Amino acid sequence: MKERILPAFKRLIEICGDDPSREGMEETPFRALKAFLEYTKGYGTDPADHLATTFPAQNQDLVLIRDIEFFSLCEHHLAPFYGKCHVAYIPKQRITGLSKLARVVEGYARRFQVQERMTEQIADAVMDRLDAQGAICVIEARHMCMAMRGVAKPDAVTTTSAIRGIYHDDSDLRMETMNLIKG
Ligand SMILES: Nc1nc2c(ncn2[C@@H]2O[C@H](COP(=O)(O)OP(=O)(O)OP(=O)(O)O)[C@@H](O)[C@H]2O)c(=O)[nH]1
Ligand SMILES: [Zn+2]
Repeated sequence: MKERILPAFKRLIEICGDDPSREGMEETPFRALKAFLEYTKGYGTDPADHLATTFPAQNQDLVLIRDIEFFSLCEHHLAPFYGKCHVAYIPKQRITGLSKLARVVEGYARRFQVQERMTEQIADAVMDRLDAQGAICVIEARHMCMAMRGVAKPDAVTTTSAIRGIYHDDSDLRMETMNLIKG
């Protein structure tokens, strides 16, 4: 793979107008490859598997973890989008370790993504793997493809939400959770 990819990065540098063999850039194709593999290290695993570790739920009250920071790459431009993810669920019989929710976010973020799909994947993983009564995922993100290029709107923030289970029917619970997410 390395033999095939490194010339591609060299060619990219040339196309952009620089010399990949000049001092300072000789190792850049290799570094860039390593960096891309790190940005996308969510491939090759099922992020939902982090939710295999569970504990008995003592009650069926809300669990919310806010402000899980993430970095992802948009699948259209391979440009970063980044922000905060909030994950809430109402358990049925099992809860999971809090860090596992952040690991799920990390696993879905470190791929080529669209924000909407990432939001849905996280809500579905929590809902299905924990057999939760309800789950909400909200993501607030800035897209560099909208900031550094194209329409050039660096302050634009995109919010997406995915709502599952009892949150569809119980508007009070949904409102309470959304208010807590807003802080
Ligand atoms: N819905 C959605 N769109 C995204 C996301 N990330 C990037 N995009 C958009 O993907 C679209 C791709 O549109 P195209 O017209 O094919 O590409 P483009 O010519 O580079 O578009 P511009 O960004 O408008 O210059 C753009 O409107 C991006 O803003 C995302 O996570 N969700
Ligand atoms: Zn993009």
